[in-house]
Amino acid sequence: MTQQISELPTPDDFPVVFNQVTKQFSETVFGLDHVDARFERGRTTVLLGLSGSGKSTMLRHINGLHRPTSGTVRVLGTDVGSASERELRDLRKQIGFIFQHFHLVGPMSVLENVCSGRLGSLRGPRFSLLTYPRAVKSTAMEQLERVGLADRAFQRADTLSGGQQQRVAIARALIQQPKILLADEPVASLDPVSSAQVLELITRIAREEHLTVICSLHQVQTAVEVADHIIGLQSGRKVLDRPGDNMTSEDALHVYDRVAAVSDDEEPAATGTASQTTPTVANA
Ligand SMILES: Nc1ncnc2c1ncn2[C@@H]1O[C@H](COP(=O)(O)OP(=O)(O)OP(=O)(O)O)[C@@H](O)[C@H]1O
Repeated sequence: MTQQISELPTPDDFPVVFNQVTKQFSETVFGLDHVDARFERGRTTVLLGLSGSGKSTMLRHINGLHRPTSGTVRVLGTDVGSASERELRDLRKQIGFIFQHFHLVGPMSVLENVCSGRLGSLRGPRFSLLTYPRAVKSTAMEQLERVGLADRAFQRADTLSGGQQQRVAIARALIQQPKILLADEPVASLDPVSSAQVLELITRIAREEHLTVICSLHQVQTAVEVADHIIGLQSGRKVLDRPGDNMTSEDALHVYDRVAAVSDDEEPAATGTASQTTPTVANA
């Protein structure tokens, strides 16, 4: 083997690779602008940036909801730009997604919500918990144990707290046995204690399962604490790309520098709220 070949990133080492990716939504609106990025297996990468900087656009390229205008996005070896709809469907089966608002079915039991993560691989509709195969229910219980909610399995999902609901959503994503876990502001609706629990859970599972986790956040201090790697975006351009080790929140706040420079007269955001879209240094 030549040295050159062994140095190429393989889908096994780097399941997600962006190469000069531009996403143009209109003549003047760029979601992403010539972005290069690699996401390593078993590690948690946090995307930072102001509202509108391109974090969700980046996540949506990874599960094939967007295709690049130019450049390439390779996910688990699939070129998202040229993949057929069927290839994208197969790809999505290997990608779990966690949302800010959990997206659980409130009146359904916690266990049934977790089982529903397997719907993509089962034939036909499921009308109740009884119609899921026993093996699926037992795997769902294992996942609930893992997120510390086995004792809530038969409770309605909408009777749980926000942090508990997000842990159910994580169990639902894990039952898919994904290789990649995408999380779009997964703690934006949670209090600081629940946020820390949810992020600790996600990063621990990433290491245990060798999952590639890509997570957008607005809380800078939290990002620095949990991330193995941080990518910062500003108006669709990548302005930061470095390991989280030894990184301070001041380092990470440079992601917002240019914006701060044009709004020097304005009061800086002091603390975070559930729905904020500006950066905060939580717990600082
Ligand atoms: N479907 C779309 N059509 C047109 N413009 C879009 C579309 N999706 C995103 N954009 C634009 O692309 C840019 C990046 O948006 P994106 O949603 O990726 O930002 P974000 O960093 O995820 O923001 P937030 O933190 O608020 O979720 C914004 O200017 C946005 O208005």
